[in-house]
Amino acid sequence: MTERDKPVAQETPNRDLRDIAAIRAALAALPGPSAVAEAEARARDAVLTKPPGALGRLEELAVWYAGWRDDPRPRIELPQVLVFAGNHGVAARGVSAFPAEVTGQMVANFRAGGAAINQLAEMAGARLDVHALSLDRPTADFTQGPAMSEAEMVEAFRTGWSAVRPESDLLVAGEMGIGNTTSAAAIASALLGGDDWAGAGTGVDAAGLARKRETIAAGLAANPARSGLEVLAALGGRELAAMAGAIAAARMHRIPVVLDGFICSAAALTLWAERRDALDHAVAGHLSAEGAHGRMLEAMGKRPLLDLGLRLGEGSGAALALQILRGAVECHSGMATFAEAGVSDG
Ligand SMILES: O=C(O)c1ccc[n+]([C@@H]2O[C@H](COP(=O)([O-])O)[C@@H](O)[C@H]2O)c1
Ligand SMILES: Cc1cc2nc[nH]c2cc1C
Repeated sequence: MTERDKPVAQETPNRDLRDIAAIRAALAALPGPSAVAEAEARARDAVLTKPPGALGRLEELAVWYAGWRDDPRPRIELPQVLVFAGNHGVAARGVSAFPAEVTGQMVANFRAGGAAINQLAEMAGARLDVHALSLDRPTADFTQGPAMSEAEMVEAFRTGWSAVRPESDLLVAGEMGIGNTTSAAAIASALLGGDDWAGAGTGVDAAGLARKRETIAAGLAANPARSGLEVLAALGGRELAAMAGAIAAARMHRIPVVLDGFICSAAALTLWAERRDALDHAVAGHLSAEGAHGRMLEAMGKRPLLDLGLRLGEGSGAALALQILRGAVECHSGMATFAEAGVSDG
């Protein structure tokens, strides 16, 4: 970051995030991109050795990244992948193809290096940090009342907020939580309306899908729709609240974010519902195979970078998309200009 264009916003320490009102105040104080760095990056893009626009969407991605980093010629050198894990009360309602124990078992697998995200993070040269959030204390069954109290949601949000390393230059937010596509679909329904947000998740059969739909309908009836953060507490899970906290904290540190699939996007949606520009520092990494993901991204005005039929979570699609973004930034910052290379500019 250069001295000429330091963010004016104050950083909010974790200890100040006492309740939803304090989180809201922190969201209101988040910085925007640097218009100066953006303009300088756009000017540089115009003189690079390529026909104007020939790098397509990579060009806008590079300018966007430059603006958020406040650096017209940035690099992606210290990417961070965060995986948050949580257990869900609604998992006991038969809404997943897998038992709830798999959440903890997969955390052990992440720590041993055996999951897909371990391979993809390593390939991307990214640091991977795994946070298991009170796995022995699943959230409450949201068909009976809120999944989390305000205090529980805030605690998880703060964990995510503090998990972001300020020196990172890109963040991938990922998750693991059996039952969490039910939670994500319920959040989408509460914030965007409609009752068609449930999908196959880990691969439920028709009966499982029917149970999922019933669970979501009962959850909405038991938890009248409110603001984004209130919906996050009522229908979310600890890993979703932590992802929301991490996505918000990344912006405080001017770290651009690559969103992952359906659950990560639902966590992001709760911030978007609080503040329509809350995700301006985030790009959608991929389009999940979970059927309703596209509609959720459209509602937030996000166009995914990849469409590979992934439905894994763990930050996997976002870690792959990180490489596309890095391609954009490397071309932008590494290429010669027409003058430098002695190439005629037409
Ligand atoms: O990221 C996605 O779009 C995605 C789509 C379907 C399933 N998942 C993963 O599968 C788990 C949730 O699925 P389920 O069926 O238990 O609700 C959770 O651990 C997610 O990471 C993830
Ligand atoms: C095995 C397994 C791995 C996962 N990774 C993210 N969600 C998952 C769900 C299951 C079931």
